[in-house]
Amino acid sequence: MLSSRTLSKNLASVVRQGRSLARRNYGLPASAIGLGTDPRKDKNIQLTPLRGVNIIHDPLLSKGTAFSIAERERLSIRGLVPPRCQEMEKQLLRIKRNLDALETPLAKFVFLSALQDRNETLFYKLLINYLDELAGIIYTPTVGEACLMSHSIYRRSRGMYFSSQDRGAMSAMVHNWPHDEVDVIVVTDGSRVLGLGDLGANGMQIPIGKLSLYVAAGGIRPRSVLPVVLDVGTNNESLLHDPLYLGMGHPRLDGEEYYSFVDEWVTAVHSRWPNALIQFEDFKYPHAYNLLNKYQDKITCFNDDIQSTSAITLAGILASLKARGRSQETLNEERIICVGAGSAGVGVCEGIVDAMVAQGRVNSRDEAYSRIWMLDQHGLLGNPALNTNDPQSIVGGGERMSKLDERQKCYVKADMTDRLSLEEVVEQVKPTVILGLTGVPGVFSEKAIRTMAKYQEKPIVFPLSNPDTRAECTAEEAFKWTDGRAIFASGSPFPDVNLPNGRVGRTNQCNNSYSFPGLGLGITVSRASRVTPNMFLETAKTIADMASPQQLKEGTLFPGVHYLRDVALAVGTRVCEVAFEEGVATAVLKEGEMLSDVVEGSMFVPEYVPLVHAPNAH
Ligand SMILES: NC(=O)C1=CN([C@@H]2O[C@H](COP(=O)(O)OP(=O)(O)OC[C@H]3O[C@@H](n4cnc5c(N)ncnc54)[C@H](OP(=O)(O)O)[C@@H]3O)[C@@H](O)[C@H]2O)C=CC1
Ligand SMILES: CC(=O)C(=O)O
Ligand SMILES: [Mg+2]
Repeated sequence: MLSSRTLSKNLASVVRQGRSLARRNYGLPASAIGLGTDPRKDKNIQLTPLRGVNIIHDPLLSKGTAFSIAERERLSIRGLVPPRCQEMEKQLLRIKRNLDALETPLAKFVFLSALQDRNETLFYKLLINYLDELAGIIYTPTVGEACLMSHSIYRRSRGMYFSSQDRGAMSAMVHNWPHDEVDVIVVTDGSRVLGLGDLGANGMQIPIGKLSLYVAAGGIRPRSVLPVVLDVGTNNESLLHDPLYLGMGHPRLDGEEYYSFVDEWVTAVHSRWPNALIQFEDFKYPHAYNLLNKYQDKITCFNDDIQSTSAITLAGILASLKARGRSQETLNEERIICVGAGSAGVGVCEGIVDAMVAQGRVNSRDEAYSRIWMLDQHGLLGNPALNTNDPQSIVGGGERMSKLDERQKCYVKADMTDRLSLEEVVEQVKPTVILGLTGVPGVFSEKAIRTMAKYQEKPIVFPLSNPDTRAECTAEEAFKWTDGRAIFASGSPFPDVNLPNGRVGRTNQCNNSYSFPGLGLGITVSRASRVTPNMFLETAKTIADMASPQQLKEGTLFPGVHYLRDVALAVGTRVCEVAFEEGVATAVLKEGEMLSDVVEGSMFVPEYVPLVHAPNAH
């Protein structure tokens, strides 16, 4: 049993420890934690059954030009690579120069994918070294463009596809994957890719990008991640008619057919990798919620858009309270407008409600719901019976109400007219916070934001939709319309804004990339059997406390993207603690082992290790 003494709660020290990671070599794989030392997993060497060109062409083993002379001899690759051994620093120099010479983000994306397919160690070294510059290429916003173009830029397969033609075969297919150890699976059905809609099998770039961050920031090992697309067809007409499209050319399965398809897949992966964490990603509403409800108590899984988005958004609001000189305990006094009533909007608001309830300053869950005003594409979720001047609207509103599900109905305001426009709601509610989770650019109108700024000294403006072309407003607009007073966070990165008064309007990226890598790290290291609501709440609280008072004063809410690895270590440690506290951890810690050390020690660090040929290794 883990004693509370061994649980490090000092986040500052966790962050400091994170910085020391760069000095480390490979850590123990997470699966070996507490299970004794496995000689096959000596962190100083890597055994491989491969030799010759098979090593050179294996992205997990290849070192390109960096194989030592002794290794070339041992592995039968003498003469198969240029004669000079070049260490990683030189390789990085060459790669970075080539990358910098490329003009468009998409060209950089293709270049980086090719590097990942050749040499993952070098890819991750580059990614970690230049995380703030490259996250925007392998992740949002450029990954959005890559999804749109995926069938045109396709070079080589990565991950696994399970399609409608694979029904009945999935339990056999999972054994086609070459690795026995899989720690994290990110799966999408491509039905709502960022704010770009249904992109079918093109959505594969999303799990790949998420898992690249799992490795670079969360320290999960590259060989134990698995990106997956469930190709149940697409309703995207232009893809259906595109001869280059690589997915199934039929409309989406739905209803019982859809759910039994997903069930076959879940059963298959769970039977091969029972401990793997499954992250559901970019599933359309209400499938996203239905799948989460179906599986969250059965396997180790969570929905990124619903739950980890909620963690980072709550972190942003809590940090903004501090930035406004208020206690985080006053969350219940906020007035929050959420534009968007889908997976992310409802998920984020549920997280806020959970936090208000946990703080104990509301008398009921209903009181917490009353602090949040939600809009969908028709406007406010209000009371159709109050639309007295417009009988049409009463009927339409009634229809809409009947389509809302139980989760959405919690936010309906009985005392306000249904379908009020955003501008009207802002005028009536005088919100402190406005969240955008619609995937629709321009939804935060100038009038709405200016009205909000009339009543708030520091309006909290979070256009969270991705990619940047789908943001509800730009950073420049937010600062312009609030005379530079906004505290701004967006889903995709926006540059800081130079204000007319000479000050700088600081932008923040409020994206689940701040939460899921650490969640995955903590869940993996603790071998948590379930993902619990508290893990998300604690993730939010951990991140909310990471910015310094000076940063908060300037409007910075989170450490920059460059520090995603430090954030993941702090979150991972806390999530691991929660797993032990709540009794869902199945890993066994050795007596006296510090949890933060175990978490840090498990994190993958991209360095070349000597390769040794061993015919029976796997
Ligand atoms: N920053 C982050 O970390 C994350 C950001 N997101 C972003 O959130 C966005 C939404 O995702 P998700 O919730 O899954 O998508 P959904 O499709 O489930 O929900 C979209 C919601 O937006 C509403 N909407 C559409 N147009 C308008 C409009 N003009 N005015 C008001 N509401 C509108 C829809 O209303 P209706 O139901 O009436 O159609 C629906 O309720 C995406 O762009 C995604 O990139 C998602 C996850 C994480
Ligand atoms: C960030 C993310 O998960 C999304 O936009 O869907
Ligand atoms: Mg997503």
